[in-house]
Amino acid sequence: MSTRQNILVFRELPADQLARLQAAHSVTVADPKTDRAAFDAALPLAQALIGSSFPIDAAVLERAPALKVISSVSVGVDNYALAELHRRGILLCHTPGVLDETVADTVFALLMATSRRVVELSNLVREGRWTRNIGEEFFGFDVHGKTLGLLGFGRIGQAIARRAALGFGMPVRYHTRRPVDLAVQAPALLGHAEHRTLDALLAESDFVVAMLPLSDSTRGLIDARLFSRMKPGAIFINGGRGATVDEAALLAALDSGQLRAAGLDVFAKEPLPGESPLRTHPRVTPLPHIGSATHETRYAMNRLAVDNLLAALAGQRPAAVYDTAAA
Ligand SMILES: NC(=O)C1=CN([C@@H]2O[C@H](COP(=O)(O)OP(=O)(O)OC[C@H]3O[C@@H](n4cnc5c(N)ncnc54)[C@H](O)[C@@H]3O)[C@@H](O)[C@H]2O)C=CC1
Ligand SMILES: O=C(O)C(=O)CO
Repeated sequence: MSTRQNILVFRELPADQLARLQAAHSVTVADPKTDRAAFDAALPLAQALIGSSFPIDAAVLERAPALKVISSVSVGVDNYALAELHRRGILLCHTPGVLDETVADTVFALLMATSRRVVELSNLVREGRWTRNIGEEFFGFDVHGKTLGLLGFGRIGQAIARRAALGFGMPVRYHTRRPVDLAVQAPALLGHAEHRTLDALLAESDFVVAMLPLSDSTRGLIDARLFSRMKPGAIFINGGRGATVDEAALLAALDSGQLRAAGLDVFAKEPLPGESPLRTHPRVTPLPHIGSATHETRYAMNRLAVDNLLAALAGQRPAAVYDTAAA
């Protein structure tokens, strides 16, 4: 690619990272969620896009004939029309790795909050309802020593497994198509994590944690059948993508008592609609998709996304390219 390129920034970037782009290229900032007209106006000349949380679908690509590269400020790539990007030869970069530990912390916060009823009991204090010693009706469920089942044993899944196994003495079970060679890929988990078939994992786990990407193979994967296979009284946590879960089936599993509780950072529709029963269900701890939302990690994601984009525009191989051919 030649020297100054047209970059369309479709989500706010830290000022210093925006300045890095502006120093070398012509930059338009237009968030389609707040100024769709400006975004649409910039698309036809855009050679590069950087941002997140907005679907870059086939219709958007159709209006961006000059586009060569997209740099997503996210590790998940479900907002992008992957096959269409591949067909058009558009490079897709993302931000794996820099958010693993932070997202794993968030998932663990949900594990602790659901099992020890942290939000519910904190509200009891705040609302002046703590009038006597807490009795059995408010007791929780131990985390340490319990079995953790992971659906999604990639970068973030393994960071969750390390916390569980090494910090909380939890046996870890994971489900992947083929067992992972722990000695090579996750040596810290050797002797702590074991592969299981899906049904065996569900039957054995006190906590089932989903840390799956959203794809054709995972959309709606966690359905009524899977909830019915879980250990009665299990806790379900979703830190991956909302649409991997059938939310009606999740509610039914909570209401029947099959599930003790659920901790959810992600939902099929975000922001969670006001009328969703998941918003106020007494045994659901909902979070507003904050897995990676710390100052340090969001900054690292933005910096990596800008690094990726600048490398691509300089004709170099970016650090984190997503393989759209495999999609
Ligand atoms: N809540 C949040 O704020 C965040 C959510 N995420 C979500 O978490 C996802 C995972 O991120 P990483 O761990 O970095 O990805 P990764 O690519 O390292 O791991 C994903 C794992 O899921 C497995 N997988 C894919 N399809 C499967 C299926 N059908 N059955 C069983 N396993 C399957 C893959 O084999 C892989 O091990 C992201 O794609 C994103 O959607 C990521 C970051 C923050
Ligand atoms: O990176 C992602 O995929 C997220 O969901 C937010 O960090």
